[in-house]
Amino acid sequence: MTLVAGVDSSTQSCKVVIRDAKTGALVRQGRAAHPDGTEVDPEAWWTALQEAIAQAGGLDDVEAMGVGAQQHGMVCLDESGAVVRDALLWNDTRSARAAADLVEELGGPATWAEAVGSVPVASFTVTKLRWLAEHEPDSARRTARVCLPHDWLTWRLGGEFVTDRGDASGTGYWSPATGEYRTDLLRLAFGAEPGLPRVLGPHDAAGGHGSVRLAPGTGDNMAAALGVGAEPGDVVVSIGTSGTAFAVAGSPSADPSGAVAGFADATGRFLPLVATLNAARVLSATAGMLGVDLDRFDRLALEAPAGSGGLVYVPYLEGERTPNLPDATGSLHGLTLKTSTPAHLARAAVEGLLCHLADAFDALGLDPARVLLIGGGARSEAVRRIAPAVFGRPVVVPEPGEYVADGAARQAAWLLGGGDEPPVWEAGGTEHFEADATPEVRSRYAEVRDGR
Ligand SMILES: Nc1ncnc2c1ncn2[C@@H]1O[C@H](COP(=O)(O)OP(=O)(O)O)[C@@H](O)[C@H]1O
Ligand SMILES: O=C(CO)[C@@H](O)[C@H](O)COP(=O)(O)O
Repeated sequence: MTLVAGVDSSTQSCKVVIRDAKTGALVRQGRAAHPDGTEVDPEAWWTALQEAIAQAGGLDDVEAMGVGAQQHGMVCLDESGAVVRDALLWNDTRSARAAADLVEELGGPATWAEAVGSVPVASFTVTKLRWLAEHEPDSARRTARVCLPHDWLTWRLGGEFVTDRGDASGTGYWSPATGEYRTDLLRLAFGAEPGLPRVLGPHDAAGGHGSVRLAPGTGDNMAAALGVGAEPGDVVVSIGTSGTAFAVAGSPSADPSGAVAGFADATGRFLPLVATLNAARVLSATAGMLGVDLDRFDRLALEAPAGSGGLVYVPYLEGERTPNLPDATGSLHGLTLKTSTPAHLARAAVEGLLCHLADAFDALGLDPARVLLIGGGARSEAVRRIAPAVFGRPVVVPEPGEYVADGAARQAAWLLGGGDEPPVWEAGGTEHFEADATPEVRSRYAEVRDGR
């Protein structure tokens, strides 16, 4: 059996899967936690990767590996390759002012969307570089090269300074439409042009780690699309640390409203995507407030009536990115003696999160044949059962798994097998959830969200 490994170096943890390159069957897996926070020493990702690989039984019998990782994070390296400062992650909002300035300086949102497919908000690397130039000029001066989390891990593993189309499309200085860097935008933001990783094609080799051949890797959402086998006609809603709604597309997109990021995918196509800062942690934070575990939280949420008796939870706990409200906070509206129960609060949190994700889904402007629900939050029974009511359409939940790591493993199998398309792997089981639509839950949420 030929084995391939896939990595998901995400916000909260690192996961490694080892799969049969031919069938995709899972052979073994491991995971390790990442530190909390929105700035992280990349060395912590390296340590977690080693731990997750060891837990997955090592790489001695593995032929190829791909690395998927959280998008956008700014990793600055000096002349010697040492990290200049902690990486600023996608969910760090300190560069919100820089984002607004850059949008104005280039001539407005439509100009950015036209240039790089997306209108930069604080998540995008280009805005973090502007922040660095303005606030930490010494670090900026020492920055000889800049890359993303998956690029950095691939470089540490194999020594090649490379990236892929998918992750490059989240920088704000690479155009999915032309497949070229926009170093003029890098210079606009940073006042200099640090070295950038070479952009590989979807199944190009990225060097090797000992005898393990390295695939190009990609951003976690692009890897998830590959891992779950998303096809045109599907919308994937992922409830991880971030919430995302995305679709595979045959042509690049450019949304001047900024809601839809016009990313590239990991197969040579495109991945229009709406991302939120708040997702699965809304559930764990509320469970924490209630002093219950996630299972008990689910049961509580399912005890309360649809609409939570009028209690509305706007889940902007970390500020928000879509809508672009970096300084927003969460709120609860509609507390009465009747709604002041753990069950009402739990249900309101689930409904608030799902309304928020339904807004993201709507922004894509698609009427898909299938809506696939993935990510850690999709393990919640309450989320699975309430999602079709709030979305107003059935949802398909693939069996719980590590779809980002799976996509990275499938990319590694593609590297070994070659060809124009990734290998076809046996699909796992799915569960289908249907429910009567509850449009009144969305309209009440919209009233509170908009302060009406
Ligand atoms: N049964 C569950 N109910 C609610 N949330 C869950 C459940 N299982 C896992 N999670 C949450 O999912 C998140 C991790 O999801 P994951 O997709 O792995 O995120 P990431 O890729 O961003 O690290 C954590 O916040 C965790 O609390
Ligand atoms: O910023 C985005 C997408 O644009 C996020 O989706 C990050 O890629 C983080 O992903 P998770 O750690 O939540 O999986």
